[in-house]
Amino acid sequence: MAAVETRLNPSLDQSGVFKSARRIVVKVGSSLVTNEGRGLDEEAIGQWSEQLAALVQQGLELIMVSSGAVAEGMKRLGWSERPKEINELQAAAAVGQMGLVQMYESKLSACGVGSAQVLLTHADLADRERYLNARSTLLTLLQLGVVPVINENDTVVNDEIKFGDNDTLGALVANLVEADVLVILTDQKGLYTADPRRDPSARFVDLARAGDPELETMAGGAGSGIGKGGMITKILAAKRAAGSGASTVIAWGREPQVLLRLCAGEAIGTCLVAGTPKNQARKRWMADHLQLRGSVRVDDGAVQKILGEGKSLLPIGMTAVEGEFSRGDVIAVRDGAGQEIARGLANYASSEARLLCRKSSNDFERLLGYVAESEMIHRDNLVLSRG
Ligand SMILES: Nc1ncnc2c1ncn2[C@@H]1O[C@H](COP(=O)(O)OP(=O)(O)O)[C@@H](O)[C@H]1O
Ligand SMILES: N[C@@H](CCC(=O)OP(=O)(O)O)C(=O)O
Repeated sequence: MAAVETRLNPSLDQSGVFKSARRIVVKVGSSLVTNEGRGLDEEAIGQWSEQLAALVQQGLELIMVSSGAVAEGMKRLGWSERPKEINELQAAAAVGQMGLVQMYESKLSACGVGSAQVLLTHADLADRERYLNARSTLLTLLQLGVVPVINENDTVVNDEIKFGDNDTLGALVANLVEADVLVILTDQKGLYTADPRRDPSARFVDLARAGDPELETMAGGAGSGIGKGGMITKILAAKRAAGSGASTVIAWGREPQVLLRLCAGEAIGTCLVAGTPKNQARKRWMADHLQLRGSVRVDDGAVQKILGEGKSLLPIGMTAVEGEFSRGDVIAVRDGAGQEIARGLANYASSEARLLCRKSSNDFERLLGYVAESEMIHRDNLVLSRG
């Protein structure tokens, strides 16, 4: 089988995945979090929290994407069967989410690490402005050493616009913050060549390339009746995460010290390696998927900062603004001769950018009435057009 044989490919190596990983998204599924629907698994949440805290204290940035709100809400409401009505599912999620975040908060704070609840919808990530807002909130939390605990905002979404499963949400969060690795903790040791609940002869796959189409033929739906996605959504999540250069590891959530051991480079679970490195993935995304909405002209000092020193573009270096664009649009950065030197995501709309040309960040509040960011384009969102 190709997926197993890929281990023979010397370019695939699980130890390399965590070697330089700094920003990690961990996703845990409903069946693990709620002990197959029996109620929040305090011990397991405590153990993951201890590991998250230890990793934050080592200087890594960790984001938890946790399911379990519906399952916990059902338990709290005394419902033994998952309701079919969306409004009842939403009510259960709202009830369960309280217990879920309360438990993460108390476990993480007992380890000396802060936590924050972030609830996201598909619409939040599809809208450029909300996408940037979610991104900058999450990055700020990470800078503060706080662990964001994310779930879907089930109250405000219906079936058509739901992520539906948190594997997809985990991958989109990995894309959003450009994580190095997505770790998906589940109730199996990883991916098998077929659903091990149904096929006892299924073989374990330890290493493959994310996006290999053969993986999709191996993965089935959820086996527990508690989780929603099953293995197929994990395989598709790995493919999506690889789009921004993140590799994915699917591992058993009850494996002792699973997060610490993974981060120490131990080969646990199924590792799905991203084919494209992070910075190249971002470059390709900007080049392929987005239409230029406008541009800003910059002075020689700004050209030197951007090209020579790898810095962000600050409004003080901008001399003119061309075209009409909104916050979150991709714009070009041009030197005095009109040559494109870079492109990136604008933090300010064109009308605001015109007011900010040649201004220092001290003036932004007076000019705009608020301050979003001190950069026009942050260096993380900036791709050089040459080289
Ligand atoms: N090829 C496969 N390898 C491993 N598990 C699989 C496979 N195909 C389907 N599954 C099922 O996927 C389940 C995990 O998905 P799910 O129940 O959604 O968990 P979670 O709540 O962790 O997201 C497993 O328990 C297993 O029965
Ligand atoms: N937002 C939902 C998660 C959806 C879901 O079941 O996801 P998963 O268990 O990860 O397949 C909840 O918290 O119940």
